[in-house]
Amino acid sequence: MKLRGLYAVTDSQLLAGKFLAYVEAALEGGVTLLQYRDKSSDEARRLREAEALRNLCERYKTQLIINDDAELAARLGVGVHLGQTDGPLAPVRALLGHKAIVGSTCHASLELAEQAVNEGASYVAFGRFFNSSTKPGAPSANLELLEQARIKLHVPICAIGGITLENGAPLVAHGVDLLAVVHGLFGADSTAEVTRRARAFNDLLLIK
Ligand SMILES: Cc1ncc(COP(=O)(O)OP(=O)(O)O)c(N)n1
Ligand SMILES: Cc1ncsc1CCOP(=O)(O)O
Ligand SMILES: [Mg+2]
Repeated sequence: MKLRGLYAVTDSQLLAGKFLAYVEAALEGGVTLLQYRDKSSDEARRLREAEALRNLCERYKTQLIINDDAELAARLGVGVHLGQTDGPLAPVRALLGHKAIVGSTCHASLELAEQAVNEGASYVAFGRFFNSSTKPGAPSANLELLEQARIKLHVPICAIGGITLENGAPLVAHGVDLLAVVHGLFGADSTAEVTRRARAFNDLLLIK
């Protein structure tokens, strides 16, 4: 199955008090991948929230990805996203099996992306493309990189970092398959607005 569409990424601070309601609103609008991104070390809460997300994702036929934590992903039987400091990819691919989705952060580097593909990545993520209040210090990437990546790589390409409905179209035009979004999706005043934004992101990607 070709991965293409909106990649919703959760944020524990932004979604405090409205976590499941806002996630479900996004799923209602159409989400291809949902990433549980929680940087805390509260293992019990992380397990509880990840299980709740897995149940929601099953209902909406969305694939759940756990950020950083391959063991939690293995425990739940879902995918994982690993950054450059989150440990090597190959053993995680072996742990989760060949069908699992394993994503890799490649910042603005084609070399890192080629290495990730060789180690078994299902998709590669570049960014940040714009200013991000969620991760302001993330290294920046540009549109030219995407053109080279499209030629060289044969896995889905994900873009992340400050993506909104207003600035996402050029990324899609330059070959991005997955738009990974926190604020541009969940930084909304109501569940209805989250659903509207999810649908509009799918329109950008020409997904019905
Ligand atoms: C889809 C996607 N792309 C990039 C990242 C960033 O991963 P990482 O560099 O490990 O940073 P943290 O998110 O762990 O702070 C991501 N999570 N998802
Ligand atoms: C996790 C991550 N990695 C690079 S930018 C970023 C944050 C994305 O969040 P936002 O869509 O709010 O900029
Ligand atoms: Mg990480």
